[in-house]
Amino acid sequence: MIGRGNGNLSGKAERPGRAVSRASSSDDLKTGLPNAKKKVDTKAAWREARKLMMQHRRSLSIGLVLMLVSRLAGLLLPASTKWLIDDVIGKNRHDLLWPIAFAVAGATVVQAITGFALSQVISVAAQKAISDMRRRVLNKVTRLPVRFFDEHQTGVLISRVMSDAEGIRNLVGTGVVQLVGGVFTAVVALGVLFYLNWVMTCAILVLLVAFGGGMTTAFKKLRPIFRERGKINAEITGRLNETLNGIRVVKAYGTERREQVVFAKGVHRLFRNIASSITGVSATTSGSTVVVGLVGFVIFAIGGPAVVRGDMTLGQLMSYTAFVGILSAPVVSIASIGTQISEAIAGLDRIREILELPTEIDEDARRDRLPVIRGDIRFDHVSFEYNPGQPVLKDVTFDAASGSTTALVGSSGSGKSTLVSLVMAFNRPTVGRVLVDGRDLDDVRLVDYRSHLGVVLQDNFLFDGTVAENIAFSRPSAPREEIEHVARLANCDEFVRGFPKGYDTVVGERGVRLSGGQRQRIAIARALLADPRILILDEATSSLDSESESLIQEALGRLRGGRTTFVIAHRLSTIRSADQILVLEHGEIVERGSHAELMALGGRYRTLHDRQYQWEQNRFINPGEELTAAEDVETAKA
Ligand SMILES: Nc1ncnc2c1ncn2[C@@H]1O[C@H](COP(=O)(O)OP(=O)(O)OP(=O)(O)O)[C@@H](O)[C@H]1O
Repeated sequence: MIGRGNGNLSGKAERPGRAVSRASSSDDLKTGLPNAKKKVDTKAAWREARKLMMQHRRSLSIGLVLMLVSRLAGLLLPASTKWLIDDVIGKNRHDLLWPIAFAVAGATVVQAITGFALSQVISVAAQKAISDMRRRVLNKVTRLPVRFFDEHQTGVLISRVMSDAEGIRNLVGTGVVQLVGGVFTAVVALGVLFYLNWVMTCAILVLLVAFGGGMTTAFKKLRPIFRERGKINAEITGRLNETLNGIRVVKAYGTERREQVVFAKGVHRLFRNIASSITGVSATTSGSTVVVGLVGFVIFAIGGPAVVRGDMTLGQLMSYTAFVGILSAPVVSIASIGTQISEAIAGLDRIREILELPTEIDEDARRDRLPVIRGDIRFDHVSFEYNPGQPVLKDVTFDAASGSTTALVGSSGSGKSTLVSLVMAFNRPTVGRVLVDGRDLDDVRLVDYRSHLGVVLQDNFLFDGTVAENIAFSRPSAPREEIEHVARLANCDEFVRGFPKGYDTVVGERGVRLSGGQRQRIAIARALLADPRILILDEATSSLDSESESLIQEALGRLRGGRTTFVIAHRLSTIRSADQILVLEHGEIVERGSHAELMALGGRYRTLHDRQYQWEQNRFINPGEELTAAEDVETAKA
């Protein structure tokens, strides 16, 4: 992905304007989340959860049936206690002993089988749901506008896709089924308990209702902690991702220690968060133990005298005790399952925030198709602001005819990259229109328009694959001959063949195993293969040795041929051959024309040119880059 949010891996100095927009502004971990301070929107999250459950209703229904059979089978053992004591032992009905024993054994086998089948069905469904959700979130994320990536840490987004999606396991998986199963068992057990002794059961019910109230309060308190945990996790991952990506810069400035401290602070926050939730979770678990104890006390206090009075048989009391055991197990597990479900809901809420964001192509449906273009671009009184009230481009109007080259020059921060981002439809004009072949870019499908774009930037992003895969990135189905053909045109072929594995050489993350010049030529080959109508070039400011320089210029010359090209220009050769030069200052076009015209005009362009060309033969250094240039001169003198 091409965007400013990508950290500089190369370890080389960044251009000043870019450094500003890329640098993370503080040492503190940033949220990078939409509505980070908001509380969990349980209602909306439940809506999502219900949608998920509906999608997986088949496996959930099978799971529930299996669960009910399993639980019913589990009730036979406590029920049989009464018959064993009152009938087999009390009334000497020895003929009933074996049938009861076999029934209990059979029920246990049924319980084991249904339990096994249950986890098979439900766990597979849960994993499927996780994969689906991950896919859904990523599909959404990749369709979000470039602006979104400028504002959010990569790691935070990774965490949304991977960790938060994992949590939904508890909603479509064992969590929710166990919860339902637990409630079912509890209700049946309660019915039996009422039948056996309603007074004692009323007392127990009071205890359980009080416990239920306590649990609700506890979960209300725990939910924000879980939400916060997801946030902290995402922030730590985000920062870690930046640190590791920028490891060369970290090492070059010796800031390892500072990074360690930032990380340590992050993990400590995570630790505090987990510790506080552990307190809450164990408090609820202990609470349930206390309730079970109190229930035992009630049985002693009310059940004992009832047997003595003859209101209950001994078998009934034993059965009652066993049913209370059956009741207490789900009550305890409801506590931990509730915690898991709370966590899942918090994760789902964070995912929902992303899923609800409008994507770039949401509006494509109402837009016109754009299968072929000539490539005429027109800026019609375009103004643009990143932040309200701070115009970055002001009333920019120009025409770039199909096949022509427009060179952009101007001070650092004058708006060159912003102008180009509007050509790529990464940003939309605040005022005015950008037209392609006379049609407003706002009215044509983005997907179609972007298929006509090609880019070669300073920081060309290569993926950790082979050279061939990187060239074919723009058209994965391209045959090898075509890949090699464009590689020859881009002057890559020779150095690629020099590698032992040729085109199958792995370039490393972001192409670290290649030199800057080699990366650039691969990017040119990639653009050639895409065969775009509109080309964006961001020429490198750093000087390459004259041989690679001329190889790159030659390759770029071939690439530009016949395409509408916008180039943030630093090479005199590019500027001279451009059809028009736009000189930008503070977001305004202050001069325009060909090199000869602008030189003759004797204005801003001439000043820039004369000031820099007295000592630089080839490079056009935009103001703000003088320091590097001056250093170059010093080096040259030395
Ligand atoms: N994502 C952004 N959010 C807010 N402001 C931005 C963003 N990107 C750039 N800017 C601001 O817009 C202005 C123009 O920046 P831009 O990158 O277009 O200039 P430039 O001419 O390309 O500079 P350079 O040659 O140094 O790259 C600068 O003041 C910059 O701080």
